[in-house]
Amino acid sequence: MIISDKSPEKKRADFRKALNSGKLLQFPGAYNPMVAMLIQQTGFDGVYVSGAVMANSLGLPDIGMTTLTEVSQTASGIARVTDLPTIMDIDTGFGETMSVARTVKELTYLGLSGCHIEDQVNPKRCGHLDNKELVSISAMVQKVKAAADAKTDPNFLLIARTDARAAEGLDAAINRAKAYVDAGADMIFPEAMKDESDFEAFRKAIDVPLLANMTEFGKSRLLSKSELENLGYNLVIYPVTTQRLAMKAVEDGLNTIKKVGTQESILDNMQTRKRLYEVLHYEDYNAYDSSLYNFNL
Ligand SMILES: C[C@](O)(C(=O)O)[C@H](CC(=O)O)C(=O)O
Ligand SMILES: [Mg+2]
Repeated sequence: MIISDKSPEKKRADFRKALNSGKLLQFPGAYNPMVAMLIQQTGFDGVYVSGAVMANSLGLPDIGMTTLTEVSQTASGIARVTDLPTIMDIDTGFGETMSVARTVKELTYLGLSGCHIEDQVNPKRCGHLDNKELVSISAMVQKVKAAADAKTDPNFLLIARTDARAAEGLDAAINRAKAYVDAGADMIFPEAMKDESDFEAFRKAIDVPLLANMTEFGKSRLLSKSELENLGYNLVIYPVTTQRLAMKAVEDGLNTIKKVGTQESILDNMQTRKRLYEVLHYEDYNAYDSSLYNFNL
């Protein structure tokens, strides 16, 4: 109730164990804390907090305009309601090396279990768009090293993302990933893979765990859990999925009310009051409140 009883240290330690199990971990994106509760109740392994979704929720495109204060508040609000590990997108790190170090320290303190940092220049773009520009390998290596050195919990998972596939080709992307591992990255996120052979090439070349991004309407085909498992991937994110589902339902619903004048015909598309209260454990709050009220010295 209220916040998870599980400490951030324990969440991170259990996350590391799960990663070492060899099983593919599935992390859907949560656009708010209640979605994180649903993700846990549905039986997923962890929660992802997307940079795109946090920007979109503020009415902004995903071009690096959000601040560390905004996203760390949002992500920690999500992380604290679930027993699952929460990993988040820190775009290009919210500044240069020293600021990247600060970002990692703040997120660890706020209860996150890991984050990914990418090698694009700021302003950045969605990884699945064309014409991305990258910083030099050495500039990104410095950021990764700063992030690794800033860890206050060795189990905080530092994920380095490379956006180099489109701009520089597969071999260059793999070379960058290797340099990021040498600089202290615990996991690699190869962004915008063209096909399965790209995913495979990364798996062959890289010794640390790998993250697959199954975002819709992007450059990569939507691979299933078993396909990704067979490719040897360790974690998959569905970053924007819950936001896309909700936004379509919201837009359709608004159109119906505007056209028909009542929401009667779309009640089946809605979470009922009963279901809402179940998700939030409303009954437990009633019980807690009456136990406090009835407490006698
Ligand atoms: C993973 C990602 O960085 C995100 O912010 O969620 C995006 C997702 C998207 O825009 O579909 C990305 O792949 O760049
Ligand atoms: Mg992003």
